[in-house]
Amino acid sequence: MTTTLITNLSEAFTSDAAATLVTDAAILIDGEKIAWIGKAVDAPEADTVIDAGYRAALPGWVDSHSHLVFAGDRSREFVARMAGQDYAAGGIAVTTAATRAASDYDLTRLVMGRAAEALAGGTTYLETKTGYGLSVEEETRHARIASTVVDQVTFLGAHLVPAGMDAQEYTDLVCGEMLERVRPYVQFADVFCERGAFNEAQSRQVLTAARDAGLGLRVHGNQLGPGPGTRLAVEFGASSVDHVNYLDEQDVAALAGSWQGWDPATRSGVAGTVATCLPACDLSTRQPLAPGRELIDAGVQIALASNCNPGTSYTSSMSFCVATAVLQMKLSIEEAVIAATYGGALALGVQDKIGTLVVGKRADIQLLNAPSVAHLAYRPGMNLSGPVFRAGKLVAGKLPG
Ligand SMILES: N=CN[C@@H](CCC(=O)O)C(=O)O
Ligand SMILES: [Zn+2]
Repeated sequence: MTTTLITNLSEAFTSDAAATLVTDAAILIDGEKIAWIGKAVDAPEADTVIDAGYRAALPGWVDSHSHLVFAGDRSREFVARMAGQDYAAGGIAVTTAATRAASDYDLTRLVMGRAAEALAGGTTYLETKTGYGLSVEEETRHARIASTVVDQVTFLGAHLVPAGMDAQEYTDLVCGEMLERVRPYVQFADVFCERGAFNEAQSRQVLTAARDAGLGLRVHGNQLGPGPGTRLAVEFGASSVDHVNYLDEQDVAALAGSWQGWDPATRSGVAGTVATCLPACDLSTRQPLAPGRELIDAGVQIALASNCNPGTSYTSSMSFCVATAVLQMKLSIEEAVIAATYGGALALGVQDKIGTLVVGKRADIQLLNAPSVAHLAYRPGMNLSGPVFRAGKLVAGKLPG
């Protein structure tokens, strides 16, 4: 196996449980994995040495919530929203029509282009959802295409009831033939449990069918108003509930309760339901920001994700989400980076493999064109993305020098 030493790092933020920051650091990569991390002066010899030019290093972003399988444009809807119109789930139908019309080739290229943008921004592990097909053939096609590009695919047939179909008839289809056909391509299932989308009974039906099919579960919950989504997610032992903008005390207590068997100091025990906050979406829909600070203080593990999609959040910039979480949601820079790396990995169930700069983990490492991770929030909106390594290989950006 060849070894590579990345040295002359101003700092390496590990995202481990102690939020360890190694200054004047170096990282040794052996094949696909991190073999050593510590002070540069103590670094072991390596086959290849990369001088990082006093840049900061951190784990690649783990984006645990996106909707990249789409065609068409909804900028007019966005403009109308900025002029005062409310966001409504019905906009999904506009994207569904455009996406159904796209060929496999075009759709694959669109998804690949978006994944490449995310990678260039430091995202080294990416989940995406179906949900703009809304028929057996289209959902299956979108799941298949997504599975050729991203790391994990979530089935979101329960995104919107298509026009002309009865809600119960469609829910039965999602839970029956559609689930069976997408099953080979997906790891998780999700339901948009919200007014204008799927009600509690229908959401229960979807979660039950998906669980019986052996899929991991997630819920889009409490995005547009109070509702049962978060409590349902906890009840079903879902890996995450995403959005969480409108939580009451009982919702927060339910989420906190789900983490009672978890030891945050050792990051071991029984994982609960991760609350995934989507700050770019909250800004783009002018919803109140998810209460990330309160959730952390209540003992809930949170993730930050982009929710990149054409309706509510057309950005895959995890750096933007981190900056917003720090500047607006009152997270510390360390909490925000952990939520966007380890937190995402936890939501996707891959925290043993990725999300931290720890010996034995996959060498998914991003360098910033800045001397500290604090610059992510200190210089909001600036493109600080430097070289990106995935499984030990340079996959985006240029090496310094
Ligand atoms: N909330 C549901 N689904 C997406 C938006 C979908 C759309 O409007 O196209 C979201 O996560 O925000
Ligand atoms: Zn979403």
